[in-house]
Amino acid sequence: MQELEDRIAKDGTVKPGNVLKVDAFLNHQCDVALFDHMGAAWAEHFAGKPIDKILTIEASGIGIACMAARHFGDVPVVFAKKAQSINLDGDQYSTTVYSFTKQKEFPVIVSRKYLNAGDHVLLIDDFLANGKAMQGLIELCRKAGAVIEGIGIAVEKGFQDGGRLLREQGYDVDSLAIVDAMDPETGEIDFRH
Ligand SMILES: O=P(O)(O)OC[C@H]1O[C@H](OP(=O)(O)OP(=O)(O)O)[C@H](O)[C@@H]1O
Ligand SMILES: O=c1[nH]c(=O)c2nc[nH]c2[nH]1
Repeated sequence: MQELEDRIAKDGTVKPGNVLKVDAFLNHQCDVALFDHMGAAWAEHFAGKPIDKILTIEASGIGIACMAARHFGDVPVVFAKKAQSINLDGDQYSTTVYSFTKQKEFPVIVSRKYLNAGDHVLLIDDFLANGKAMQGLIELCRKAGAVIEGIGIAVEKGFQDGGRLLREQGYDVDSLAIVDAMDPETGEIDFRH
């Protein structure tokens, strides 16, 4: 998606440790017009799929998933939580994932009320790096018996393994920008086309 690539090139910065900082528009300050255009791009890619729910993971996936839902007939958006809470009553599906930016293991929890057998789910997230967050959501869907119709990602770091592993597992992964290489010294960012 040219608009997203242009924005990354303009406002993104490359940090040591394979970190692309895009918090000016994607995962701290949020450009909702851009989110809206991203939702439209996923709707075009996944047109014809019987998607009736969007599943994401807190925190950064939530805003993107909510804007995307407007392009999928206002389907419900469910986000997996990364901490237990007294608000999480009743039965839950849970697993654990290692957080790339927080560098520690988190529980990933969704209430059984909001993820059901026979749901046709689109998974959405802001970043795909090693794929841990997505593998966690896939595990929750497997436990619930939900059908995964596809995976929509804003920024995939193609030099990390997550995207390759998901595609090898047969998932339709639509990443709107794929970074093939980035250099913290020069700030240069190369996109896959
Ligand atoms: O493919 P992966 O290696 O799993 O990396 C991608 C995940 O990392 C980030 O989550 P993180 O927990 O770092 O931050 P967040 O709470 O801001 O979403 C991002 O939002 C993705 O969920
Ligand atoms: O802001 C972010 N930059 C990244 O490079 C990244 N990788 C996973 N999650 C990420 N979030």
